[in-house]
This record gives sequence, C-alpha cells and structure tokens, in this order.
Amino acid sequence: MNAVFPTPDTADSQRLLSPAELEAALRDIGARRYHNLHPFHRLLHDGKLSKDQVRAWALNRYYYQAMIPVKDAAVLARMTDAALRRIWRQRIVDHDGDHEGDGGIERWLKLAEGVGFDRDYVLSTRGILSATKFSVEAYVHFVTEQTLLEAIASSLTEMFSPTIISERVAGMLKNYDFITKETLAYFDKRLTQAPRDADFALDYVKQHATTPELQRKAMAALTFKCNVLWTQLDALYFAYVSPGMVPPDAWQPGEGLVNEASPARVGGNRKMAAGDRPRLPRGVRLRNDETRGKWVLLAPERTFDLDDNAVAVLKLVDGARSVADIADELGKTYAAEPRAIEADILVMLDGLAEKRVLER
Ligand SMILES: O=C(O)c1cc(C(=O)O)c2c(n1)C(=O)C(=O)c1cc(C(=O)O)[nH]c1-2
Repeated sequence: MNAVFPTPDTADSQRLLSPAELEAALRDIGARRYHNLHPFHRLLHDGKLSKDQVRAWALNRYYYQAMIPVKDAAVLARMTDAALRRIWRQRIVDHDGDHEGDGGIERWLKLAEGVGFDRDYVLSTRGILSATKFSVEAYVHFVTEQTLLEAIASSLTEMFSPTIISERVAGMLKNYDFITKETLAYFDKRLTQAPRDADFALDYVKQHATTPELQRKAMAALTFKCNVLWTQLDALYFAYVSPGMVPPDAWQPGEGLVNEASPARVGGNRKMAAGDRPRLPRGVRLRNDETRGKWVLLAPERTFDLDDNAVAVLKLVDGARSVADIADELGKTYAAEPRAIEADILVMLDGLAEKRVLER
C-alpha cells in the first residue's frame, strides 16, 4: 500500500508539515500498521479461536495492562511542568484505581478470571510469553530513553483503539458463549478514557513537533509503538495458533485455571437453568456502597461492581425463587416478555457463578 504522507524514511520527509498534515501522516501510520490488522485479532474478533486461545490472549495482555502505569510513571518522571504532570497522572489513576478493587488492572484481572484463570496465577505473570514481556518492556524503555515528545507520541496508538475495542466487544459477545458483558467490562471505560488521552497527546505532538526532524521522530515513535502491539500478537499467534510452538516456560492449556470441577464451584460445569434456585454463597453479600453510589457484590477479599440489570436480578435472588420466577417478576416490573429476559438473566447468573459469587 502506498503512503499518502511521508513516513519517517522517505526523502520527502525533509519538509515541515502543517499540524493538519502531521495528524494525517500519523493517522496514515495507524491505518497501515495498527494491530486491528493483525491476523490474531481477526481470529479473536470473528469467533475463530478456541477458549484456550482466548485464554492465552487474556493472560498475555495482562502483562501489557500491568505495565502501562509503570510506563506512564516513567513518562511522568520526564515532565518538568506540573500542569502537564497533573494531566498525565490521571492515566495512572485510571489503571491503578483509587482504592483496592478499582481500576483498569483490576478490571483486566476480572476479564482473566472470567475466562477461567486463577487470579493469583495471572498476578504471578509466570506463564506469560517471554516475547510478550520483551515487547512490553521495550515500550517502557523507549519512554525512558527517548525524548518526552517521542514518549508522548508513542501513546498515540490510542487514537485508533476505540474502533478496535467496539469491534472486539461486539464480536466476542456474539461469537463466544463463554464471554459475558461483565467479563469485558474493562473495555467500557476505555471507550471514554482513550479518546480523552489521545486528543491530549495529539495536541501536544502537533504543538511541539515544530521541525521536520521532530515530526519524523514523532512518526517513528508511533511506528515503534504499533510494532510493540503487533509483536505481542505475533508471539501469541506463533505459540498458540500456528505453528503452535509454546516455549517451555509459558502457559499450557489447563494450567493456572480455577479447578472447574472443584467442590468450591457448586454445581460443577453445568450452566444455570430456568428451574434452578440461585442463592448467594456464604460470605457473599449484596451491598449498596453509598460513598460510591453503586450496588456491589461483596465477597471475601473481592468486590464486584454491578450494573442496574444485575442489581434488579440479585435483589430477587434468595435461594427460593427459581430463575423463571425471577424472570416473571422482572417481566411484570419492566413490562417485558419474561421468557425473553430469562435468557439474559441466565447468562448474567452464569457469569456470576463462574466467578463463584453465586451458587444454585
Ligand atoms: O484494546 C486495545 O486494542 C488497546 C490498545 C491500546 C493502544 O493502542 O495502545 C491501549 C489499550 N487497549 C488500553 O487498554 C490501554 O490502557 C492503553 C494504554 C496505552 C498507552 O500506550 O499508554 N495504550 C493502550
């Protein structure tokens, strides 16, 4: 494909681009190199991967998520302007949260748990591919070693992420029966955080890349970052799709999972049925967290944020009502066809049962 705008290594790149041209050149890099184009993502979104291949993706990407605040702390450390730091530090808060159980890393852990992983196994980072670690760490080193302009420009892949996130969430929900909306809750917040962050970074780069050389550096930084994302998917593809060469120390299907047949998972592997009478296990409570204005499920050492639909269902979960009874009651309250909402309720309850905060 021909580049419309000069990429870092063309002869034409000596000319100073206008801010609009620079933006177009950066977008052109994304159009040709962003990871939405990678075959692994195509398989993931189109429902062509096995549950274990989706697990490999969730596990490996945890490393990226966990290191993003380390990367942003390194960027922050380069900033001598307090006003700039005030803006950038929000990224760290978004991923680390303000308190235990909050933030993007926590939401990614929930995604990993949602596909069956044991939380402590994920946290240990033991099974993560070395190639994933190398590329994520290359990103951290890049922002430490290059100029602040390049560090900020390297985050500009986020300009392209809302499109891939929408596509991913819709595709995964449609194509995998083991994926629920709750499992993918990580991505909800990214749809507002990423555009906010990308707009700021883009304005910064347009304002500060004031010579052809600086503009080339900004473009090279974005190209580098596209490669950071791309190589992570290459590694996943090579190990878990084709030729399927899993390195000796990396995750093997079956490892690090919550034992699906363990007695802790009451009811074993069976999905919830309309006649089941769900109840909260001992130690799990539905609680209105007034300081945050949110209903949550409190479990030992864990808290689950709930959306309005989940709260309406859980208020009726008492071990006596069946799922069909709950659907009947909600059908009356919301003037909906009970059998139609029953299907959604079953999916939601299965998601909670998989996280072991519900039993039947
Ligand atoms: O789902 C995605 O495809 C995707 C892409 C990117 C990106 O383009 O770098 C980020 C994220 N997600 C993301 O969730 C995230 O927190 C994030 C931080 C950054 C960054 O470079 O600082 N990129 C991304």
